[in-house]
Amino acid sequence: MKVVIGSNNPAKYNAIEQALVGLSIEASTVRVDVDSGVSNQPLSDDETVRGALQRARNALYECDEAVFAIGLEGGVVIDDTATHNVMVCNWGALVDKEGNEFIAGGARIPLPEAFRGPLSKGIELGELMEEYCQRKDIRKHEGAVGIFSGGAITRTQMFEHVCRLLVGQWIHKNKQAL
Ligand SMILES: O=P(O)(O)OP(=O)(O)OP(=O)(O)OC[C@H]1O[C@@H](n2cnc3c(O)ncnc32)[C@H](O)[C@@H]1O
Ligand SMILES: [Mg+2]
Repeated sequence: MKVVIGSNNPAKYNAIEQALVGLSIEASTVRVDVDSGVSNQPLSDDETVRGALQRARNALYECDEAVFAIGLEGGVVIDDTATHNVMVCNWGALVDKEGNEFIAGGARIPLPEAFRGPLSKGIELGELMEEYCQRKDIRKHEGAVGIFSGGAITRTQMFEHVCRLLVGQWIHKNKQAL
């Protein structure tokens, strides 16, 4: 079967491909760069979920033969009332050709307090991570999760977990239909 992935970021498509292998789903994947329909840097759980869903819907639209599409989106949550008020958040969505939609959330981890000002002014986390690490393309490799967990959980591993939750829900739904 065919599965379409709504990103060309290796940290995302590797996660999806590894989750499919891990769940023994034989699928060929297609990667498409699609619009998330939200800002480049989502600033709430809700905006991040909407970005993931929109990526999945747009990706499915791009590929007629696909059984389902997966969209993954990274965001930031800034909550001035919370004890730890700057967090990276991660969401995924799976949309199938029958029109079923599933979402799943990933791990979150606090970001440095110093990131709050620039994020609130519209600077993207990807850019702040490059500056923090003095290295390009953190978002395509270990990600903020990987950096601030000392490499214990990479962005790919975190998104793989999200994808297992998405595909698992799709399997559960299809079993019920049998
Ligand atoms: O090519 P796409 O699929 O868009 O991948 P992306 O890395 O830009 O990922 P998102 O659009 O989902 O993330 C929104 C923004 O948050 C940043 N971001 C989110 N999670 C991150 C992480 O773990 N490490 C670094 N940047 C991250 C990312 O660079 C973007 O600026
Ligand atoms: Mg992006």
